[in-house]
Amino acid sequence: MNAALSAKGLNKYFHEPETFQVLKDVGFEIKKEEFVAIVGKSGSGKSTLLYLLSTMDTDYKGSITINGTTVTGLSQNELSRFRNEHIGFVFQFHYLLPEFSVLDNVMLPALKLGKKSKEQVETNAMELLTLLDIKGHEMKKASKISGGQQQRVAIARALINEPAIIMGDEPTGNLDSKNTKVVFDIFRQLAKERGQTIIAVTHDDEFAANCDRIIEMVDGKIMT
Ligand SMILES: Nc1ncnc2c1ncn2[C@@H]1O[C@H](COP(=O)(O)OP(=O)(O)OP(=O)(O)O)[C@@H](O)[C@H]1O
Repeated sequence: MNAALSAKGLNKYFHEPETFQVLKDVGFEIKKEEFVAIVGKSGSGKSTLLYLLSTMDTDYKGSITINGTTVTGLSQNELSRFRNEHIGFVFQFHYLLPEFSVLDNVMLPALKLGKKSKEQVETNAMELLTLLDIKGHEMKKASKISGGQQQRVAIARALINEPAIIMGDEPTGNLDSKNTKVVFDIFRQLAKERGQTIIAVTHDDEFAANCDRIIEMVDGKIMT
């Protein structure tokens, strides 16, 4: 089994203000360690697709298998645990807890999962902060570091449970070109050295062009 993620026959409708089909028979496979960009015009369905793939939206037809587990049909509790263990999220706006320290923000998902001792989690968090070049800022409040640093903290937080897949919705959308390159290089390194699979929705053509593969959406369909 080589696929990190497999989507089959995904169809999704929105019913407000009137019924329309936002995803039309979307299917593809993403291999382990692949770094994939999802691109397409505004309104083509990229974020909707990512919500399905990330198991946050369960209202669709079709099936999604991640790391050998078919997540379609799992209960909300099962999905919540699955997400915490297998998927790391990086968004355009990082959603760090501003009043908490950088270190606490990174440690939280692992403490929630409860698989490792607090000491072990702290050691792992510090390793990630070192990898992402934020060491020295760990005791600062998350609101007191720069935007590029905050995005790197968000990546550290996404990595703390060693997810097999990292999903990003415009992960560099809020960054200047220098920090975009930093984040891109981190993703590239994670795929190559840690065997993690990266799926990122992006409007950044250069970012997409440097990924292993581009999945293009047009009007709710995948272009092949
Ligand atoms: N909750 C919702 N209810 C109804 N329609 C929605 C809802 N969410 C999104 N849509 C519509 O579905 C279509 C696809 O939206 P989506 O956010 O997936 O596009 P996108 O490709 O990510 O766009 P962008 O690049 O602008 O973020 C759009 O026409 C949007 O207006």
